[in-house]
Amino acid sequence: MNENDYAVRVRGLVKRYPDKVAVDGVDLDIHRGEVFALLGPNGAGKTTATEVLEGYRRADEGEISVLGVDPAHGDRRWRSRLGIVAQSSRDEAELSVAELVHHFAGYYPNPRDPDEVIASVGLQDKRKTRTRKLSGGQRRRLDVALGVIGNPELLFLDEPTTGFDPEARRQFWTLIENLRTAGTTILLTTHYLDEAEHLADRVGVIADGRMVEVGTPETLGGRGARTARVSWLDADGAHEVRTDEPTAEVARLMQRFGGEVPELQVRRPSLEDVYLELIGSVGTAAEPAVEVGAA
Ligand SMILES: Nc1ncnc2c1ncn2[C@@H]1O[C@H](COP(=O)(O)OP(=O)(O)OP(=O)(O)O)[C@@H](O)[C@H]1O
Repeated sequence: MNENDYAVRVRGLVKRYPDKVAVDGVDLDIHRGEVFALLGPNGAGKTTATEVLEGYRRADEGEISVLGVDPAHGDRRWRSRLGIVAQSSRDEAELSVAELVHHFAGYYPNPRDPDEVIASVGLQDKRKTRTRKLSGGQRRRLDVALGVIGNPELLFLDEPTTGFDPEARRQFWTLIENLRTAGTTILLTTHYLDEAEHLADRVGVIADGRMVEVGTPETLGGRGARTARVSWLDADGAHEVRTDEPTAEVARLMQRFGGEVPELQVRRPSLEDVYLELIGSVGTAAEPAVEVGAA
């Protein structure tokens, strides 16, 4: 890969606040066209790191390149290539949705069609509604619309679906998939593990200012290679075994039951199990193997 294959390259990023090292030596590569999800508990340093990449905060240490530019020296043209959906929204309460989106389109050299963008976030019925009358979830959708209106090469989404109902979240996922198909690079921070799993090519787990691990949602924390749990029901009740050969276990059960195995399930650790383990929480898939009931 050469430098142009990366939307973001970070080496040794440190950001200190007066009483806190918020980001403590983070390395990060995001490839062009990739959806990268940053996961981590409250206060881990995700927003601070993102704000440095966006050029809103200066790093204390580190080498940072965003679309080939050091954000500390990013000019207006560079900024117009970014889309930003921050955690707190802007306040232009007296404008309607359509007015605001059209207004923002005017800031960019190559904007997307405002009406298409409004429809893509599911706000077409609210085009004429003043923004102060939107619900929290609708306001958040408007934030997303304003983040993508400039047709960004790199889109930052900081907890974009907080407050969305399940249908709106699905609709948002489709929007992100379409942007990805169109070649947009996306850095997403989220607390929803299912969202990261659904959308991200790779995830990075950050805790206490440090990058703990980077991997695909399928393989993070050795997830793909982990022991599976096979569970079923028989006359004695529920049973579960942990095994590295779940297929053989299922074949054995099928033979024993002469066909259909009641309540059969095969599970591997979820992304949430692995995530909680990585950030040092308790009660995860790493518990010692236990056989619940004999087969
Ligand atoms: N402006 C600030 N001044 C001082 N300390 C700050 C400031 N902003 C953040 N911090 C501290 O830096 C640390 C990292 O905060 P940050 O907002 O980057 O975390 P986060 O991972 O985005 O958290 P969340 O998931 O809650 O959004 C926290 O301890 C926070 O209290």
